[in-house]
Amino acid sequence: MTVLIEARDLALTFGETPALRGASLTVDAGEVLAIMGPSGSGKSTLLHCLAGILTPDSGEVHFNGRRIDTMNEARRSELRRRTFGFVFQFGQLVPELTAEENVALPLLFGGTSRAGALAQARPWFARLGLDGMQRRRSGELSGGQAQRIALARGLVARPQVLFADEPTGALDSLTGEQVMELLVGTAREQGTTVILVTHEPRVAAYADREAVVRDGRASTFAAERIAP
Ligand SMILES: Nc1ncnc2c1ncn2[C@@H]1O[C@H](COP(=O)(O)OP(=O)(O)OP(=O)(O)O)[C@@H](O)[C@H]1O
Repeated sequence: MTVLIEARDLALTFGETPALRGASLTVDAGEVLAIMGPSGSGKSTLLHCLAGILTPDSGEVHFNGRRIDTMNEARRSELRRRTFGFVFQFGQLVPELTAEENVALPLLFGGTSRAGALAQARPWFARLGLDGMQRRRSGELSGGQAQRIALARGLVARPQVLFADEPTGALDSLTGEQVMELLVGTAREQGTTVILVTHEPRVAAYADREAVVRDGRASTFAAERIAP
């Protein structure tokens, strides 16, 4: 297995609150990794450091052999745009845009023409069981539909890594499982590495490995194989 992302001894404090205290983790290329742990233990903070959104106070983050925590913001932002995809708990679709424009956004940001981006966005609707929803705006979609559109947006540019923070947190358990099946199925098809934060064991069960963040003040991250 090739290590794609490595976090070494990350520490990050918000004001008086230590969110990370010596977090280390490796993520292999192509794997699906679930980050678990109690509320407030530092899961989202860790995810944001791995994705180059937050800069740790100390420690190192390496992606594909390159250190990213010391890159300037312009380079990190380019890395995020070109190489990473994101899905959050509440899909965060842009309400003024149609569903297909939302899916096309990462391509538009990457410089693809509007027509080209929409042409690449459209096949995702059939693939995710969303045919007929292309022109709807987020107010006209159910939570599960909106989250599948957010998932298409996260994957449309074929990112090397998909970062997902509680991607099923706002969904009922059946809809959540459907979204997870699509997320993991599509990511595996594309060879996209997935790092997902969840507090639900049923969601983590879709992952190849589980990393447990215990208490923001603790210093260890234990990763255990839950599937061979
Ligand atoms: N921007 C911020 N400003 C101040 N404190 C923050 C900020 N972000 C996170 N924290 C604090 O850092 C700690 C870790 O937060 P984090 O969101 O990483 O935890 P989490 O494990 O993802 O929690 P949850 O499961 O509830 O989402 C918490 O005590 C939180 O209150």
